[in-house]
Amino acid sequence: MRPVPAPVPAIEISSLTKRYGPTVGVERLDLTVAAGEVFGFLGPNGAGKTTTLRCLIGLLRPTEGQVRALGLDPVADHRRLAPALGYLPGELRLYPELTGHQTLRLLADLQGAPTPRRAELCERLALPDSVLGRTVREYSRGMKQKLGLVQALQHDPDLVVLDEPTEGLDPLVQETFFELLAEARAAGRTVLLSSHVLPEVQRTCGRVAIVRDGKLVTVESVAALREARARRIRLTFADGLGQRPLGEAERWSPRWDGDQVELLVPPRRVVDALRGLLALPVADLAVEEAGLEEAFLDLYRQADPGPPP
Ligand SMILES: Nc1ncnc2c1ncn2[C@@H]1O[C@H](COP(=O)(O)OP(=O)(O)OP(=O)(O)O)[C@@H](O)[C@H]1O
Repeated sequence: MRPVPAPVPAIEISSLTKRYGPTVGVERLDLTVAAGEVFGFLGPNGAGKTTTLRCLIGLLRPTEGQVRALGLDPVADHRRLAPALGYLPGELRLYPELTGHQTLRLLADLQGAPTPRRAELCERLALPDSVLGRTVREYSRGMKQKLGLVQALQHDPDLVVLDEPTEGLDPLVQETFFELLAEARAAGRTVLLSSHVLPEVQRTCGRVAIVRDGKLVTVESVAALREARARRIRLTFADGLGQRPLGEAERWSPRWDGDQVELLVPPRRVVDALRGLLALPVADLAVEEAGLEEAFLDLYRQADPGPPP
């Protein structure tokens, strides 16, 4: 019998610390993900994403703190959790001498659940019998990744944990993957997805957590990040005089290119900025939202203590 996800949060991590000897993987990390969320987990290399995911699925035992997946302890209750959990590791290790079919069957045995979605997923991810009958040794990287996705979803789990899922997938397969995520969301499944690919997170996730140096920097909705992102003001001067002082607007680090200048201004300061700038002989003007990427990079930087004074 499957554990019932509601009303407990699908993921509940409190004060999680994982040390590898002297190395800190994550430190006092708190995170709650409600059932039905598609949640992004972002952070630079070595930030602690994989460590957190491995603690969540019971592959690693926390040094301190508590982790609950679907209300269960991932280590102590592993057998009860396995049928309701799908996991795609970042570095997928498969037995090279097994065929694709054999691999999926073996992993289903470990999941301890029937696999109602296997055939449909293989078809949608373009893994025909001619491929599944071959040994994994002969698979390309993308084929292995597709097999990884099939095994993570084949038993239609309530909680899906994906570590860099689109690595190695071609754009067509990525589209299929995004469709699968949208369907998972519509069906009320919970997805935790770690990624470096910001547009992917923007497209698929409702909320994101950003980690850095083993610590949680922020948890935000993607909509809030979008709203908070800077506006890019682009001005063109037509007098051929090039770079000139911009008065008050100098604070927004103008970047010059001939007679054109760009400034990144916080959303609530745009009107102020324009008031000063339009006193200058401006020939053309554009204001647009800066990319979400810039909003994320800002958050990465906020967490960076920078060089010592
Ligand atoms: N098995 C291990 N033994 C020792 N240190 C480890 C081990 N696994 C991870 N670490 C360390 O823990 C920290 C967090 O690593 P982790 O793999 O969780 O980061 P990540 O955010 O997943 O990084 P990436 O984006 O590069 O995959 C790093 O400093 C890493 O060196």
